[in-house]
Amino acid sequence: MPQTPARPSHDRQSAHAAPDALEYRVIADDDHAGIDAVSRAGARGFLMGEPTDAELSAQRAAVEGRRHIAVFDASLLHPEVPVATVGSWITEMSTPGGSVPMWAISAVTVAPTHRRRGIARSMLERELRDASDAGLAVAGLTASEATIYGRYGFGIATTAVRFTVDTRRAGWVGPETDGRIEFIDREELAVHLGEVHEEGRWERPGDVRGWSERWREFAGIAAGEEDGKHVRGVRYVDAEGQVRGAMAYRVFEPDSGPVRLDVRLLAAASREAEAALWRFAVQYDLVDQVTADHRPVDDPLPWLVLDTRAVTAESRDFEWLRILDVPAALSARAYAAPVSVVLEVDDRLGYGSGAWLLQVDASGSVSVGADEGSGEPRVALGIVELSSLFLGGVSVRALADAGRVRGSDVAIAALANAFHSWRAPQLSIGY
Ligand SMILES: CC(=O)SCCNC(=O)CCNC(=O)[C@H](O)C(C)(C)COP(=O)(O)OP(=O)(O)OC[C@H]1O[C@@H](n2cnc3c(N)ncnc32)[C@H](O)[C@@H]1OP(=O)(O)O
Repeated sequence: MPQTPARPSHDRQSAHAAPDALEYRVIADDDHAGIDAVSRAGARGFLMGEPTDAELSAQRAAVEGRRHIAVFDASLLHPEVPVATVGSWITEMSTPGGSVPMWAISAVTVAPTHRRRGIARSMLERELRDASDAGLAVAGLTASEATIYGRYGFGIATTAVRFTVDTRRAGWVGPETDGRIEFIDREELAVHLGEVHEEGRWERPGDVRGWSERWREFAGIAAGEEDGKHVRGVRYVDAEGQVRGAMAYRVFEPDSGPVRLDVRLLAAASREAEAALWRFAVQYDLVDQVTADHRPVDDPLPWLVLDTRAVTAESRDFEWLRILDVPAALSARAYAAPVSVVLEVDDRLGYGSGAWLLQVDASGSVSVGADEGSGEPRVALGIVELSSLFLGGVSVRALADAGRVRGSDVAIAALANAFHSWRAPQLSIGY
């Protein structure tokens, strides 16, 4: 039997009102009820349950200093609950040989009742406009789906590798280290993860500053962490007594099947610390399998063990970047080789469009500006592709073979040599 509609038809029509009938509001930092409403809408958007008071309070602390935009629909039964959210803040991201201020975008949600009517587009285009007006050269995000953000000019800039190690066959050929590993409690773990991350993140392009609540989540002591007591933590102290590494992990012992140790976060500020923590994990008694996610593509792990086939790796896009100011972004990194090339950039939203002369001399000095008929070799590409290449982890050659970067072989090779980063980019924490 057909169901009687729960609401009159004019309500259904109003649910399809145009985006400009909605109210876009910046929620002030001290508007606790507003921030909580954003958190509630965010939790709903990301398929989570209704947050508890403790979780809301922790979330307020976590997002302090960020900008929140919420979209309201006055025609609803609960007009105080946003139908869409987006958060943003300025952070600093490491680049090959440098760093760049970045407009980080997060918590993009649109209620299922209001999807596919252009709300996300209007929020994202506003974020990019505001970032550009604020003088930011790059915006970044981590994406829930890989098909959403290319249309706004974002390209994949870091790849996250998920390792699974069969510990029974792995063995060890890595270095002996002269520091020590010791257990720490979870409060100490949160502090050490933050400190070691901050020290170590400059080693690789792509990483960003963390925040206290993020470390507490990894350490299992964030509000709402039901299984937090199972999280364990260790730190690596080097021969000089300096803490150079910290690792949060959890062991699962199912009724049947392999006993598994999941590395929640391995933070290291030296290669000895990294190797020692890997060894600790893969040689853990009674554990059959170790997993670790968000590792870089050049992680030493497969080379630390005797049997490389004990390690399987799956990779996935992680950090997406969007260059807004081509000269400022390209000047904020070092290059691996001299190059003189004109980048003809196509940007549908206009920010990066133009012909840009990039010159890097033998001393590494960089100059980027509008090309004024230099006659240097030309390479044509979209802003998505340039943003993907920015951190030096995506192959220029692969993009050229895919028809997404166009130019002579000589120009492509010169660009590839210059852009390559000797450490693969890594974003170790989602944001
Ligand atoms: C950085 C982050 O926060 S990532 C998290 C993103 N959020 C989520 O995944 C939570 C669940 N999903 C949602 O909340 C929403 O579906 C969103 C935010 C992904 C999209 O919101 P909507 O308001 O429906 O998007 P909107 O109507 O503005 O669509 C804009 C464009 O994106 C496309 N699009 C929207 N959602 C998706 C999707 N999930 N996959 C692919 N394309 C999409 C639309 O087709 C449209 O394309 P077009 O303009 O080129 O024709």
